[in-house]
Amino acid sequence: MTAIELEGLTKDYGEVLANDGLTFSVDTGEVFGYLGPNGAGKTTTIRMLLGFISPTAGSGRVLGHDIRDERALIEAKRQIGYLSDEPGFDEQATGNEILELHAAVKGDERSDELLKLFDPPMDRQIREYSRGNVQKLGLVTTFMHDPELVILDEPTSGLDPLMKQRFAEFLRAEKQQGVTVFFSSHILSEVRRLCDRVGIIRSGKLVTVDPVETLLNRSGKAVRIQSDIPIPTSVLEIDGVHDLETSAPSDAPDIDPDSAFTECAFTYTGDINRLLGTLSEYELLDLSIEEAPLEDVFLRFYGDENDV
Ligand SMILES: Nc1ncnc2c1ncn2[C@@H]1O[C@H](COP(=O)(O)OP(=O)(O)OP(=O)(O)O)[C@@H](O)[C@H]1O
Repeated sequence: MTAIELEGLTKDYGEVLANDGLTFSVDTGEVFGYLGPNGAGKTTTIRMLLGFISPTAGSGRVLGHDIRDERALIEAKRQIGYLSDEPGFDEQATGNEILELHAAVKGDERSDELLKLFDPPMDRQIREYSRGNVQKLGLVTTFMHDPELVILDEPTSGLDPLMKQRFAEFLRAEKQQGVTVFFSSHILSEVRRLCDRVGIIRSGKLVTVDPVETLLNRSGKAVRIQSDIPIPTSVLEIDGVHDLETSAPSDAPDIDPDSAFTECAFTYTGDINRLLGTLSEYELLDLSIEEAPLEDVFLRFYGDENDV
């Protein structure tokens, strides 16, 4: 079954075409990452899916309900959890009061369990909350009525690394229970850990929808190598090495960095074991292999912004 369906969904703000004919769907039980740089149009899509703003053109269905049908959407929202990118809780209220309000509106099946997990300071007023605490309370209110679909707009923003990890584990367990998750992010590594499929949006247009493995295979790694003894550059003439930059120490003018290097950086899209096998013959000072930045992924595989 399909949890979310978009057909040519468009939002034109006049000055900005924030969503331009978006067509894709999210299956029931799937964790779908909605990935794009700042201003790409992610929040606009989410706000249309929830009926907060109306589309200029196109249509959409959430849990089978038409997003332009206000009454149908109210019905659907009993089964939906939503976390805004800026949860706007009443500043004067305490965490407990916010929780009571949400419980009265949509029910409370599991706040005890969620409070243990995310632990926001419930006795304090929201105006005393840090950004991270607002986010933790937001997670509790999003999941407390045990929704079958959750729509999360940048859910980890403000969370510290430990809490991010806890949230990732929680989301995996929710998936095991059959919950459908649609979440936006501009962080590739976050999407990589959690999602089945990823939709990429840029400048309002859907660039691609791919299984997460496809995206990762295409995105590559940022590799940096340092060595005391010059390494022949020809060693890196293997499949998957791109944008190689090499340098030799400034106090060794006889070494041509085109033929040997003591430092280098490149993007690698090949088999990581092959690279490590090649490098194992050399004594390295340092080696770092990191996720390629999202902007590099866009540039490498989806062309310049003006091409879209
Ligand atoms: N109410 C509005 N009126 C006019 N333009 C808007 C409005 N809301 C958003 N925009 C513009 O629409 C574009 C998409 O914004 P949106 O907030 O959907 O992007 P986003 O991908 O969620 O960005 P971020 O990751 O920074 O939250 C941006 O250029 C933004 O400035």
